[in-house]
Amino acid sequence: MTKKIFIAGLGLIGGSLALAVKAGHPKAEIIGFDLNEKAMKLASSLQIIDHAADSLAGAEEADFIIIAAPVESSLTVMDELAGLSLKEGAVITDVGSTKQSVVEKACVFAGSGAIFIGGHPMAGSHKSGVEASRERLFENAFYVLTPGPDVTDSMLIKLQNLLRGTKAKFLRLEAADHDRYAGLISHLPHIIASALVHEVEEAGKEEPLVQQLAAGGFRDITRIASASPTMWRDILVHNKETLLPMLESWKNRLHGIEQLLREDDSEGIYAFFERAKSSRDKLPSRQKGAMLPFYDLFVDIPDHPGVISDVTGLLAVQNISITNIRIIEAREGIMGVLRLSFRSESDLIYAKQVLEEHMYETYEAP
Ligand SMILES: NC(=O)c1ccc[n+]([C@@H]2O[C@H](COP(=O)([O-])OP(=O)(O)OC[C@H]3O[C@@H](n4cnc5c(N)ncnc54)[C@H](O)[C@@H]3O)[C@@H](O)[C@H]2O)c1
Ligand SMILES: O=C(O)C(=O)C[C@]1(C(=O)O)C=C[C@@H](O)C=C1
Repeated sequence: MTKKIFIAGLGLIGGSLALAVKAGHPKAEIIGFDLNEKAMKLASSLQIIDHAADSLAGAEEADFIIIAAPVESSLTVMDELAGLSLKEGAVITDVGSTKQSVVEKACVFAGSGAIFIGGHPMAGSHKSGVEASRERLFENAFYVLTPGPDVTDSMLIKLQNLLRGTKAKFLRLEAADHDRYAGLISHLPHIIASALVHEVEEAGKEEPLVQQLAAGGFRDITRIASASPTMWRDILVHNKETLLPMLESWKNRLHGIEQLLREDDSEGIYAFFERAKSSRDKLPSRQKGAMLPFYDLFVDIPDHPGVISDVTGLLAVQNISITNIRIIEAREGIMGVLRLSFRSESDLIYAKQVLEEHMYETYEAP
């Protein structure tokens, strides 16, 4: 029998999940709903969903319901769904970046015959909207599930089976643990990246050249600041208790480096960077998601015209897609470095082989 999947919220994550679910279950019928009509029309015309629903009531016929809106709106959607006659045994999940308040809200489904399992696919992008959706967005990423005590193993397996097309790695966590971990490796960095952009913007008012000079390092560390302010407002509001002590600890860390500098403690400054480098270098480099969203390959390129089109052309002939490309260093007369990002490890390995066969020197991220 054809399973019906209802997705509320057709943005980057709702759209990407729709594509991944379809890849894993080509016969599934995907029904989409979004408050924003433009998003719904786009999802239909891009064939990301099979049908658009007029309202959340479309969820009444669904076997699975995926809520993919910003966290605050997801809570509203949960309240509204609880007022409908959902199918007996329907599995409801969300994708919110915080889990505690969502899991607490799940009590609205008590006695409804439907079951709620919190979820968070830990991969994404600074882009938002259905047009940025990608079937393979979650490949190899961690997909956290936070089932409550009423969720049986077979219900959990049912949901994991629905989501198998994501090719993600499922990880079961308590909601509070999830929020602490995500606070540290995702939410705090997001605040810092955005604050850094403010810092440079302020300075740029006096010295406009500053922003124009903003290059590699600044762009790398602040890419995420281009993400949706609505989504991030909700994340901060719903992870406030975790984030406040983290911000305090962060201020102390900045104070620590400030002291080292004041005291001209060059050994201490070296140790500060040495410890960071050694820890950063040990991060799993092939792991997608919270830590490293891309498979990166670095290519040494000589400084002569046409070299970039040669590299991209060699890969295009072999049908290898590049998801991102950046010239990291290119000065007249010296070798440059090209950073190529791929969707998957297999693409990266194949690209490396192709380029090395054509005498390019390549190396992977440490
Ligand atoms: N962007 C990421 O990197 C990422 C990664 C993992 C999880 N998440 C989580 O996924 C959720 C969605 O994020 P996104 O990046 O897809 O955002 P998005 O802005 O691309 O899409 C959100 C969509 O939800 C719709 N929406 C809002 N309120 C709604 C409602 N009441 N009913 C129906 N639709 C509604 C919006 O119109 C929009 O189209 C958020 O909770 C976010 O925390 C995001
Ligand atoms: O890669 C990015 O652009 C992201 O910010 C993705 C990211 C993250 O912090 O890793 C952002 C929030 C989501 O909850 C999950 C993933």
